[in-house]
Amino acid sequence: MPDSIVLCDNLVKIYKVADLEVVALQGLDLEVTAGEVMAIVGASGSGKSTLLNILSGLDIPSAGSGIVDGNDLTRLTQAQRINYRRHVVGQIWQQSGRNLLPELSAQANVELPQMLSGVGSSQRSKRARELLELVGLGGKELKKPGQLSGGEQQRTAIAVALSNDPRILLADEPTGELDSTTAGEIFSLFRRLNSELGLTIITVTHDATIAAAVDRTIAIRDGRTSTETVRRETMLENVEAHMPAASAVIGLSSKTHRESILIDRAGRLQLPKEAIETLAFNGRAEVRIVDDHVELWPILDQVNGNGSNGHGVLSTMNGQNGKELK
Ligand SMILES: Nc1ncnc2c1ncn2[C@@H]1O[C@H](COP(=O)(O)OP(=O)(O)OP(=O)(O)O)[C@@H](O)[C@H]1O
Repeated sequence: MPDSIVLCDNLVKIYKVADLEVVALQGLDLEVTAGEVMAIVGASGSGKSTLLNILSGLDIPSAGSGIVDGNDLTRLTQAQRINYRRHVVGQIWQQSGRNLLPELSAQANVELPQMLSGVGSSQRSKRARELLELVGLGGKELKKPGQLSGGEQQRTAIAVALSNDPRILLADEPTGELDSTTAGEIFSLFRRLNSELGLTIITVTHDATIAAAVDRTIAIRDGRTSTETVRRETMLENVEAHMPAASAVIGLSSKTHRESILIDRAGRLQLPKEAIETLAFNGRAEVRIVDDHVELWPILDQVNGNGSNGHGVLSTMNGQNGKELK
């Protein structure tokens, strides 16, 4: 993949609680291209926040490797880690109380990370005003978080996260406490920041419709990457149906309908739930190796005689970018 900004290989995170060991990540692989907007989904406890906290430099991997924008996350010194957290990544959380200091105005909140980085007063004040304008909060600089709506608080948090001009924005359930319209507006802001600033955005979300609005979705299961989905037409239709306003601002296009899944070293792959349901795979599949690709066919009962149906084929292609499911 050209110009990858995040490269995690076999990432492991083990938390020790008293005598117990909790394996939060067990060999996770992830590659993110600079300028991508991607979502991480997965059941509660699957390791999403752990991954984000490692990428943000808050947590240190127990094993494996993690390189972000040339920084080796396993080897940063304390001083390098502080510098990394200030200048390479910006982070926002679901709860605005974790993002903003309630006693400070929006302007002062956005100035704070710059102040800690030693930026002079007039320069940081100018940048804070520009950032608040960029996120749509021009005129609300002096409001304190309690005087702003939930969506406005998250916009302020985004401005705070961008204060020191990071290359990557990491967002952990940024819309979890917002209604769907406001959530759509936050994602349209993500899209705008991505296209205007070239910002790479990695967001954890539970919301399937939101996940469909990004370039790529990675599903984590039991601390490992299980499936990977590139934006598809059906998912876009879903967003358009449920969030028409949001999809209009996000500027969704229906051009990409590619889906790729991961194949582990032993050759095991996990089909998307949708494919299993649509093509009625009942626990078994017929595999046909045809020249440069592999076809998977549902095995029907013997009534049809030939053992396969002609309703659709799911094939793994050996294309330019490696194996793809189409
Ligand atoms: N600081 C910690 N100490 C001990 N165990 C932890 C710690 N942080 C996470 N874990 C455990 O690691 C596993 C993964 O947790 P994580 O918070 O990354 O999952 P998640 O996918 O973000 O879940 P959720 O969607 O509920 O936020 C869980 O079993 C969790 O209990």
